[in-house]
Amino acid sequence: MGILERIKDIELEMARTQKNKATEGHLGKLKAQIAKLRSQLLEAGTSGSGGKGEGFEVSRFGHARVALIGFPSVGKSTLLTQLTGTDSESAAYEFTTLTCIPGVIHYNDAKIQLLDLPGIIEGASQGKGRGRQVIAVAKSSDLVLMVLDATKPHSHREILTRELETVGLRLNQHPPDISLIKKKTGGITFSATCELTHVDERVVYQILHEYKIHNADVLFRGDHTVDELIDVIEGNRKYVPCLYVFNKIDMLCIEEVDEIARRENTVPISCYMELNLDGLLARMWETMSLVRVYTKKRGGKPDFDEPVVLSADRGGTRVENFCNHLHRDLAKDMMYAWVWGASARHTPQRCGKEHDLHDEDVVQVVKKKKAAVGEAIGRFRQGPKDEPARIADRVKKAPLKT
Ligand SMILES: Nc1nc2c(ncn2[C@@H]2O[C@H](COP(=O)(O)OP(=O)(O)OP(=O)(O)O)[C@@H](O)[C@H]2O)c(=O)[nH]1
Ligand SMILES: [K+]
Ligand SMILES: [Mg+2]
Repeated sequence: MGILERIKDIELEMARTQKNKATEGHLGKLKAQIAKLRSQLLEAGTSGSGGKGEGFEVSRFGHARVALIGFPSVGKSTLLTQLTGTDSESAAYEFTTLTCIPGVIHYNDAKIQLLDLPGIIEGASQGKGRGRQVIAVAKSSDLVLMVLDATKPHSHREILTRELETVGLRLNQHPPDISLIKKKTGGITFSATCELTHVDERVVYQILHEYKIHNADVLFRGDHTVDELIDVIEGNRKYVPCLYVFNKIDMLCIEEVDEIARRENTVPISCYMELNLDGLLARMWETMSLVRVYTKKRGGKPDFDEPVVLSADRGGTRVENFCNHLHRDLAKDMMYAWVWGASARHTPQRCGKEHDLHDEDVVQVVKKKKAAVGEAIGRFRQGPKDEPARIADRVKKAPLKT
């Protein structure tokens, strides 16, 4: 009998068993059996033959991607179902979810892809369970929601953070401001623009030596650590913002919830009682700093239905990035843009490609040809002596001139 069938059998037996004091032990044993079988299944997924990580090849969708990471049975699937309406199986035993299940959150006119994932355990980074695959998905995300069970030891947060760190994922950290320029000759030059309290020149040399780097210019622009230097040398680290979501606060007293709510980057919620789910969405939105830009055609009203969504981390928020979202050639064809909104000094402001857009700005792109025609017509209006034939001629030539 296959593992899945054995799990199904045990589930059936659980369903048949009445829940009371006398059967508690028996039910517990059955749950443990399921959990063990499910971990076996997970192990097989990574080490066994043909373990390609079924379901993990979920393609990107929407304006941003958010991954749910956490120990088993903290309520990741329950949360996905609540926030997206996509049904992801949730149950009282561990490793209910075995693959990556995508859902979509519609928020502030943007579409955010939310990914439910199998629970990860200590040792995940060493390949336990589907840990590596799960962490790979986390690395591809714009935001990690680390879901924690508020009734369990809060040290789980640190254990999980360590697992993610081991494989190069840095949560709520900025890339270190260290510049490392490798050279062919000249030895190592080391300098810093501030006082260093964690490393000294000797340590830096030793680390570089370890990596067989003998010629390089190293500049510390911040008081960084050895680990951060190693991150820069390795070069494959991923820096992702993270919110710590403490679920099941319905099981806590108000003082405990209050204490959790005060911590940095932390959001207490209850899926059962639908507590603070709106607050969570607002924090997610804030943390991702997405910028919605509405398009406007000449003489028309802005299109407030479908914004172009830009992100400072992915692509950038300049007018040029906005153009690239609309059409491949638009940035090239653009003469200037009219911008209404928070980023404009006066409205509308005439801006170039470098202008940085803010959330909820409205942009009208004026193309080179159109601008030339407009100018020609303007000149025609000013100078009544101009003959129509000459205007037509000028319009024809105009695109070449600009
Ligand atoms: N008390 C309480 N229980 C909850 C809450 N949310 C989820 N649960 C319960 O927690 C258990 C686990 O929920 P799941 O959604 O399956 O958890 P998961 O993190 O997806 O678990 P795996 O897929 O096994 O990793 C289920 O019995 C849920 O009913 C909550 O807000 N409060
Ligand atoms: K579960
Ligand atoms: Mg689940």
